Amino acid sequence: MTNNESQITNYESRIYIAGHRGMVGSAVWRALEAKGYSNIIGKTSKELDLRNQQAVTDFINNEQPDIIIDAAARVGGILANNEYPYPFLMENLQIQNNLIDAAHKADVAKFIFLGSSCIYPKFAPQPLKEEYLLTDSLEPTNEWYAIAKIAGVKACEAIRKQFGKDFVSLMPTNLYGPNDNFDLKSSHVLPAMMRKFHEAKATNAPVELWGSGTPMREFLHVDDLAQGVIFAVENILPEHLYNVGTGTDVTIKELAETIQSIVGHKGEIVWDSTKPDGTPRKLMDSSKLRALGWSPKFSLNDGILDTYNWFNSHQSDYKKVVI
Ligand SMILES: NC(=O)c1ccc[n+]([C@@H]2O[C@H](COP(=O)([O-])OP(=O)(O)OC[C@H]3O[C@@H](n4cnc5c(N)ncnc54)[C@H](OP(=O)(O)O)[C@@H]3O)[C@@H](O)[C@H]2O)c1
Ligand SMILES: C[C@@H]1O[C@H](OP(=O)(O)OP(=O)(O)OC[C@H]2O[C@@H](n3cnc4c(=O)[nH]c(N)nc43)[C@H](O)[C@@H]2O)[C@@H](O)[C@H](O)[C@@H]1O
Repeated sequence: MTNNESQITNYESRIYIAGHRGMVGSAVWRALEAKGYSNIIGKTSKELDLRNQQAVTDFINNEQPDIIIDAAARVGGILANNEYPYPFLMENLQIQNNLIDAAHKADVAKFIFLGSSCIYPKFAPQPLKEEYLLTDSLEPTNEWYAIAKIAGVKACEAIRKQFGKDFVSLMPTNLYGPNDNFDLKSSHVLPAMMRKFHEAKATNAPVELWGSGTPMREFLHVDDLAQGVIFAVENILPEHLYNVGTGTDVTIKELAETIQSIVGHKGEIVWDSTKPDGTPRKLMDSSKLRALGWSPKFSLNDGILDTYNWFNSHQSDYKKVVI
C-alpha cells in the first residue's frame, strides 16, 4: 500500500517524536531528517515529563502536531524489568495514556505507538503472529512492561475502532544500534555483551554472561526499525498492529560468539546460571508489514559492526548509568 492515495503526509507535516533522545527516537529523527522532513519536534524528559497529564495535554494543544511517534518509555533488559516491576508498569501506562488521550482529544491525525515483542505469550507458537496477542500467559520477568504495552495497543485499537482514526501500533523485536543503553545493570543483552567483551579484551579476562545461553532472540538494527516507522508515517496501514523483525533468530550463545569475534576478545565465557533466561524464544512473523513494502537491510553481522563503530567513537557516552 505505497500508492499516492494512501499518502497523507508531506515534508512540512509537524511530527512530534516523544523520546527523541533515546535509541529509537533518535534513529527515527535521523531518518526523517535524511528524507527531508523539516518540522520535527522533541522535548527531553526534563523539559516535559510525560507522566504529567496536564503538562502533556497543554503541550499537545499548544504544538498541534499532525503526527505523534511514541518512542518514550521506561525501557530496560531482563534484570531491570524483573527488579523494577512498578515503574515498568506504571510509568509506561502514564506516559502512553497521557500521549494517546491528548492526541485523541486534540484530533492529531496519526499516532504511532511502539510496543515490544514481549506482549505475546511466553509459549506462543513460533514465529509470533499478531493474532496470538492475549491467547496465553506472559513471561514473568517482563509481564509488568508487557501489560502496559498491551494496554497501549488496545487504547490505539479502541480509538481506531470507535473513531476511525489512524492510530497504529508497531511491535519491534529486540533492537540495537547507535545510542543504545550500555549500562550493565539495565541494558539489553547485545549492548551488555559488547561492553563486557570490549572492557575485557585488553587482558582477555573471562567474561560473565547471564543465564544458560540457550534462549533464542531476534535482533533488528534500530535504523531498520526507523524505516518501518517512516513507512507508517507515510502510509495509512490497514490494520492496527504490525510486528517488525528480521525473521531470523540466534541463540544467546551464538550472539556472544559473534560479538566476541567482532570485538576481538579471546578469553573464556562464563555463564551465570543464577540470572534468568526469560522467554525461550520470541521470533516474530513480520510478513504483514513486509507484504506492504517494508523490509530490513542490515545483516546481524553488519549491524553489530556498525554499532561497535558507534561505541568506539562514543567512549564517554556509553558509561552513563541508566537506572
Ligand atoms: N530497546 C529495545 O530493544 C526495544 C525493543 C522493542 C521495542 N522497543 C520500544 O521502543 C521504544 C523506545 O525504546 P528505546 O530503546 O529507544 O529506549 P530509550 O533509549 O531508553 O529511550 C527512551 C526515551 O524515553 C524518554 N522518556 C522516558 N521516560 C520519560 C518521561 N517520564 N518523560 C519524557 N520522556 C521520557 C527518555 O527521554 P530522555 O532521554 O529525555 O530522558 C528516552 O529518550 C519503547 O517504547 C520500547 O518499548 C525497544
Ligand atoms: C526487548 C526487551 O527484551 C527484554 O527481554 P529479553 O529479550 O529477555 O532481555 P535481554 O536483557 O536482552 O536478555 C536476553 C537474553 O540474554 C541473556 N543475557 C546473557 N548475558 C546478558 C547480559 O549481560 N545482559 C543482559 N541484559 N542479558 C544477558 C539473558 O539472560 C536473556 O536470556 C524484556 O525484558 C523487555 O521487556 C523487552 O521486551
